[in-house]
Amino acid sequence: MAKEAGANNVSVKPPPEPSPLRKAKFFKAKMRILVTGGAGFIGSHLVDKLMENDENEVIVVDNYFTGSKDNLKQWIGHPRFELMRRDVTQPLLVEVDQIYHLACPASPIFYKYNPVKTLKTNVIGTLNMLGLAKRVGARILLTSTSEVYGDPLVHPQEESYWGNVNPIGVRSCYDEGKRVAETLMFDYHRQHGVEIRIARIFNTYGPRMNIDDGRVVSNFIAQAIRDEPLTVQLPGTQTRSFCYVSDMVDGLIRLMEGDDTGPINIGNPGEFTMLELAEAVKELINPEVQIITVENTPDDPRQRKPVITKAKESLGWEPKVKLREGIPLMEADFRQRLGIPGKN
Ligand SMILES: NC(=O)c1ccc[n+]([C@@H]2O[C@H](COP(=O)([O-])OP(=O)(O)OC[C@H]3O[C@@H](n4cnc5c(N)ncnc54)[C@H](O)[C@@H]3O)[C@@H](O)[C@H]2O)c1
Ligand SMILES: O=C(O)[C@H]1O[C@H](OP(=O)(O)OP(=O)(O)OC[C@H]2O[C@@H](n3ccc(=O)[nH]c3=O)[C@H](O)[C@@H]2O)[C@H](O)[C@@H](O)[C@@H]1O
Repeated sequence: MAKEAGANNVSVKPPPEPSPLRKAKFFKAKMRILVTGGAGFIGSHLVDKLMENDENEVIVVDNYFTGSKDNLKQWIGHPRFELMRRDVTQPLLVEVDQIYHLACPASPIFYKYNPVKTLKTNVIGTLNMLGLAKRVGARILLTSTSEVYGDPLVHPQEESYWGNVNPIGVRSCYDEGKRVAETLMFDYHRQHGVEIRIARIFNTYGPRMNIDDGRVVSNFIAQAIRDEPLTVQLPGTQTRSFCYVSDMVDGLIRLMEGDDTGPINIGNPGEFTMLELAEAVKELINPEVQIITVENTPDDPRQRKPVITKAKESLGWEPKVKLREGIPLMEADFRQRLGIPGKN
């Protein structure tokens, strides 16, 4: 039956039915799930959660640009798990029911390293994953970002805000790349009836972040443990809202399983200046450590805080872990990986 799709009123065929194998009586795995970028920070925590369910098979696709096999070592060899070294800018043929599309470098240092590649990953990579979703009838979730709001002129940010993004700046490869990825998602939804979900993720932190990732929480925690000065980039009054990774994974799975296409903000509304964050890390990890100010990079957003009413109402989701609870959990992981035990 033809289906009305979205604002353009395009008549489209419904997506194909999932493979008959899914409905077979003695086939145990009910859901085959692709996680692109699954060897990265959020992706590997998501894989852990998905693998807890015996009815899920999980396929990870990653090019290891910022991710690592080490993050998935607990699953390598497991009969319900498969790891593929692939780049999402190349077409992919796999038979899956759901796609969590995370592949994209997330730390500004890494996404600015090869900006053209970052754009290709966001545009061609998302196009390829949407083509796959269309062919096999899979539901696809994109991990978009609060950076689609740019340097926001509206505070806090709700999903209806269109943002304030510099289209030609050094962050644009990521910000505009994700904005195009969101556009592609909605056009495949309206034009081809693909089932889409869009999460706008706000700054997420936790164990397994790269120690040299360059993002602020990982920098401050590694610096405090190594007894090196905490580098607050000027002016230090810029704000961010930090979400612990287990809360993030819970939100992403609820979004995938629910009925709302999004975009939905998923983040913790607790807002801190970078100076406040440095003070908290100093107090919790190393009260003797120095805090210094250093130059900032261009176009750094001055404020960022999510409105999460939609996530609460539509997904029944809100974050549980406060920043002061999450920092010690991350400290323990960083100390173990750095080989620097705590003093007590
Ligand atoms: N962590 C955050 O605060 C945050 C905030 C907003 C949005 N996000 C989004 O969430 C996703 C995951 O972020 P993360 O923090 O885990 O970052 P991450 O860098 O740890 O993970 C990204 C993963 O994608 C892989 N990858 C990159 N380019 C690829 C390509 N072309 N083909 C295949 N794999 C590729 C990397 O190797 C890595 O494993 C990203 O899409 C990011 O934009 C993260
Ligand atoms: O949540 C988001 O939507 C985005 O947030 C981050 O981007 P950003 O907030 O710039 O992340 P950081 O590099 O951690 O910077 C946060 C703030 O800390 C400051 N900072 C960073 C590093 C440092 O050593 N010191 C420091 O003060 C920066 O100037 C910035 O104001 C992520 O890296 C993006 O992938 C993600 O999409």
